[in-house]
Amino acid sequence: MTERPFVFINSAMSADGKISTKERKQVRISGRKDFDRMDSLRASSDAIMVGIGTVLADDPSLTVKSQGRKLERKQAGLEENPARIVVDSKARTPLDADILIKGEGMRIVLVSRSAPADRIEKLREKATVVCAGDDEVDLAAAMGKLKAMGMKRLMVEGGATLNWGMLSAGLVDEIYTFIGNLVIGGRTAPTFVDGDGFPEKEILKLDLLGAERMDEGILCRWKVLPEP
Ligand SMILES: NC(=O)C1=CN([C@@H]2O[C@H](COP(=O)(O)OP(=O)(O)OC[C@H]3O[C@@H](n4cnc5c(N)ncnc54)[C@H](OP(=O)(O)O)[C@@H]3O)[C@@H](O)[C@H]2O)C=CC1
Ligand SMILES: Nc1nc(O)c(N)c(N[C@@H]2O[C@H](COP(=O)(O)O)[C@@H](O)[C@H]2O)n1
Repeated sequence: MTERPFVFINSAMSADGKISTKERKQVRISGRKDFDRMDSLRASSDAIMVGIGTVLADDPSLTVKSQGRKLERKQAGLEENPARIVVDSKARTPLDADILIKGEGMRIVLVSRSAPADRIEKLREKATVVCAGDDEVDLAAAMGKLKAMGMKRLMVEGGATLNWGMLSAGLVDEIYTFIGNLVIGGRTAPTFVDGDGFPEKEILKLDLLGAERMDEGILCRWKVLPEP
């Protein structure tokens, strides 16, 4: 088996399991404490990864927000922000995306061999481009490459399709789900995990490591159990 980083997903969902609206518009689901917990997880990671769908919908910066945590990273000889990674088969990441321009730290765009050469060339001016897979990013191969680059602890921040890609490939160790006090609704609104879904016999099982009331919702921490 290829070596890979320790991988965890962090996601905020409504009480009905949605992570944004039917228009894929970002919603504030977490409260102050949960955003701070997320920031602490970011600061403790070597890299933070999102799908291109999230970059195009939300334009996140994925930076560490707390000055104290940024300072602690600096004092430990690290850059203020962990490496920020976009899973982007066709190299569609906009050159002015916040992830590429805000804050210090390494940027990595994971592309596939189907990405146009001119787009790769442009992205190379702002990020390290790593290729894995033919039509879409081969996530298992990508994890091996990230490990070889020194990434030991990887935080995945969605969205729904990338969460499916990582979970269905057996590449996730733990999951944090914050469930907020909202009902978003809508059959087209993304849920925590979309994609094709597991056949009944292969449904993924989790072990509940902890649960606590936070803000106006609940935070659960899960361990992903290996397939029987
Ligand atoms: N509440 C929360 O915690 C969060 C909510 N969100 C929400 O999620 C939504 C975005 O989710 P979604 O649209 O599903 O997009 P994603 O961010 O999950 O990105 C999915 C895209 O990644 C690319 N990709 C490349 N290779 C793979 C692979 N092997 N497996 C999976 N994906 C791959 C594909 O695009 P391509 O083929 O072009 O490479 C795919 O369409 C937004 O509405 C955002 O607001 C996002 C993050 C957190
Ligand atoms: N944990 C969490 N709670 C929410 O309520 C959210 N809407 C999100 N969204 C994620 O945060 C990203 C924004 O990051 P920056 O502030 O730009 O650093 C967004 O893209 C989602 O990944 N998360």
